[in-house]
Amino acid sequence: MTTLGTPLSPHACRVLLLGSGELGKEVAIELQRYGVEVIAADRYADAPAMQVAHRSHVLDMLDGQAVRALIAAERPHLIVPEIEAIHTQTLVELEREFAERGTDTRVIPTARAARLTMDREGIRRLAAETLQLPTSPYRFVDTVEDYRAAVAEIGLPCVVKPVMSSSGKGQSLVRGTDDVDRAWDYAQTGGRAGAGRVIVEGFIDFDYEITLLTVRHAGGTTFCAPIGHLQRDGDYRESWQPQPMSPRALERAQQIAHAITDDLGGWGVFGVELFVRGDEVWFSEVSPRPHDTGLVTLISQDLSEFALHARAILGLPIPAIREYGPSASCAVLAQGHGVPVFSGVDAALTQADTQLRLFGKPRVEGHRRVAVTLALGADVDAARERAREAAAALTIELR
Ligand SMILES: Nc1ncnc2c1ncn2[C@@H]1O[C@H](COP(=O)(O)OP(=O)(O)OP(=O)(O)O)[C@@H](O)[C@H]1O
Ligand SMILES: NCC(=O)N[C@@H]1O[C@H](COP(=O)([O-])[O-])[C@@H](O)[C@H]1O
Ligand SMILES: [Mg+2]
Repeated sequence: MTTLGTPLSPHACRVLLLGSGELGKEVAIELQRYGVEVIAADRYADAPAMQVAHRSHVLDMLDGQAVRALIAAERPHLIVPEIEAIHTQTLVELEREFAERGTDTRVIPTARAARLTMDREGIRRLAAETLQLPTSPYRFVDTVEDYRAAVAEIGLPCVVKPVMSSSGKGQSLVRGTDDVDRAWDYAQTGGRAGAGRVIVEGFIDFDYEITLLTVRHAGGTTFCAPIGHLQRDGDYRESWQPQPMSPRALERAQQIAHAITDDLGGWGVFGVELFVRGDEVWFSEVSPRPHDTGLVTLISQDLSEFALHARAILGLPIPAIREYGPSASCAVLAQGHGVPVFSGVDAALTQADTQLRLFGKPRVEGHRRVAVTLALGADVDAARERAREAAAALTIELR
């Protein structure tokens, strides 16, 4: 690896972010603190991470040739996927070529991890079939006929999702027979990569769900305290830390997280999503990168998940993670069309121990997460309430 501290020089450590949203923005800021040369890429201009990077590129990241050309031009030391929707087969090929040529470029955490998690089928088959981890029952289908048969087999209620999607895009909860065809149509139109294969999952009636942030770094594997979260329409609205858990459930959650992240390998933060009922734990999915529900760590820990990702991928030590106490985050969504214009930022910050991030997304078409509020509290409920109040104090006009 090259040296840290002198970007824009022949000695620079160059990191290419493939995806430049709000999560990548915080990773870019953390990398900047080590004097890393940060190059941000996404499908549109002025994405959040681009605004804090040394330079940026706009490209279709599902186009393998475009991804290959970008990497050839920038010659990054680390390639850091920030979203799922990337031509990950190209990353797999490039990783092999780098190894053959002895080039010291690495894909974070590994190209295989990026490939398996870009598609719900890859990661689900690995978790359920290879590693034998408990998951919801599931079927993958390509046609509406097979889909209807799968729904009949799995039973109602069930959850329907495009294999390539995130933040709940294209996802439906099918409660009754009236919802079946609508869920298929939405899965075909609402995903992040167009129509195609769909997963039908049995509905898990969990008590609560968590993200277990798991950091693989030079010194081993470290877990953050479990993050509880609330999702609506498959998209996160609130998260809090720590989520109270029984010792058995926590132990089980850590075992599952260890198994899946050890198999995926490499260095970096993983967001392991789990459903919990009593002492029972199910694996749902994993992000081989910081997780949106982990935004709460911007206030709850001395090293946020973004700081941890930066340290881990650079091969730096993580001797301890200090927790500041019960904390919460509340996602701020804008609805409509136009350029977001914020007011009430002062009102949102009147309470002590409250923070805010405005992502700087250039436009909203439909609905889009544009900010997050963060709060500490005497307990998790108080922290959640304070974060919700801060979010309610914001007004977003779309011009
Ligand atoms: N089988 C299931 N049973 C019960 N709830 C589910 C199931 N699958 C998904 N959900 C609910 O929907 C949420 C989103 O699902 P999932 O994580 O698979 O979607 P996603 O689009 O990948 O979201 P993200 O990218 O934000 O992680 C889950 O966190 C959970 O609340
Ligand atoms: N659940 C995954 C997630 O939260 N990803 C985060 O959202 C961005 C896309 O936002 P956009 O859809 O507003 O462009 C991604 O770039 C990433 O930062
Ligand atoms: Mg998820």
